[in-house]
Amino acid sequence: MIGVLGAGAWGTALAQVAAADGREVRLWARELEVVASINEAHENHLFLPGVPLAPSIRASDDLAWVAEADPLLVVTPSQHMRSVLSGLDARQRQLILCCKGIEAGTMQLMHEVAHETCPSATIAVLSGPTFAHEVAKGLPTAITLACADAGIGRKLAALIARPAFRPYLATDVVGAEIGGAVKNVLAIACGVVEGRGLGQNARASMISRGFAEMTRFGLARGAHAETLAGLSGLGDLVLTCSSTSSRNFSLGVGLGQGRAAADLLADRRTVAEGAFTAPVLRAAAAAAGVDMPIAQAVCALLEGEATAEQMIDALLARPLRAEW
Ligand SMILES: NC(=O)c1ccc[n+]([C@@H]2O[C@H](COP(=O)([O-])OP(=O)(O)OC[C@H]3O[C@@H](n4cnc5c(N)ncnc54)[C@H](O)[C@@H]3O)[C@@H](O)[C@H]2O)c1
Ligand SMILES: O=P(O)(O)OC[C@H](O)CO
Repeated sequence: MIGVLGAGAWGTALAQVAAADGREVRLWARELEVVASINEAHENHLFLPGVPLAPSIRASDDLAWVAEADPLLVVTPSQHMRSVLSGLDARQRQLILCCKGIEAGTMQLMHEVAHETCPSATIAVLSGPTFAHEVAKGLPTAITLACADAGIGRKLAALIARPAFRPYLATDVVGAEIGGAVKNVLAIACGVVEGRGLGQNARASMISRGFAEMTRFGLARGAHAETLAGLSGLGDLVLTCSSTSSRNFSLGVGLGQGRAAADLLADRRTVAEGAFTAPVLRAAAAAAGVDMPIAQAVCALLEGEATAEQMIDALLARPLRAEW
């Protein structure tokens, strides 16, 4: 039996993947309306409308009941993962972390937060170019499954692999997490390019120079270059920087059109992780002595320290330098 903690779009899509072979899946939802919607209508009206869900997915707001399952896919927003995992009992279990971010305050990656809250758990990370609505419809998707213990990684990959859902193995947990967290911030920058109508050349440049930043930061934190160039890094960067299906890219489009971050973020029920990661990333990059001008510029824009026009002008005015 597989458990899923978090019934947003991605948790629901992953529950659907896990249930594709008729397996029982327990899904923890925070909202009672989501529990009712999934159990009664076999649909998540709030976070993944229009996708019929397998009847073997059963939802509950009872964390302990869902946590009887093993492994547990952890699919909360990054900033709430600690509080949700803190509610688990101390038994030994396998956690597959699926959220993409860095914790504010501690500057910890998700596996570091999970190690603190669930010291006896085995930890893996699942991350890659995966829009939830496509995965839920069964469209072909490849993803990185990273686990420091390659043997456990292989077993988990076999458990969640489906004909159209293909995990690739890695042991570099840090690299898989940094790719997923940093790409969200860079997607906001690409959205700004779109929102200001700056063209495809500018967007491709933003992706390439953003990837250089992701690589510099990742290497400084111990990630492997190959992981950053893989599905969870470059792959997800390209996806998220190219489509209004991305919440982060769409947030950037709004910012590029001159709207204020506070207005764009107010009252939204879905999560644009890049808005929370940007300030932590700026601080973490400074602490690691890594130059991340695009991430810094996104942060300045979100915090109202610069307009979108000033952000782009400042990036274009940087001194000429070697590409690598
Ligand atoms: N949506 C995608 O396509 C996708 C794909 C891959 C990874 N992710 C990642 O998955 C994670 C979850 O995103 P999502 O898209 O499933 O969510 P979502 O935006 O669809 O829904 C928001 C989620 O946040 C939860 N939430 C709100 N306040 C909370 C709190 N105080 N404590 C715990 N949970 C709270 C809600 O219950 C809901 O599950 C994020 O880190 C995201 O980056 C999303
Ligand atoms: O909608 P976004 O920007 O959170 O992106 C969703 C996924 O992370 C894409 O892989």
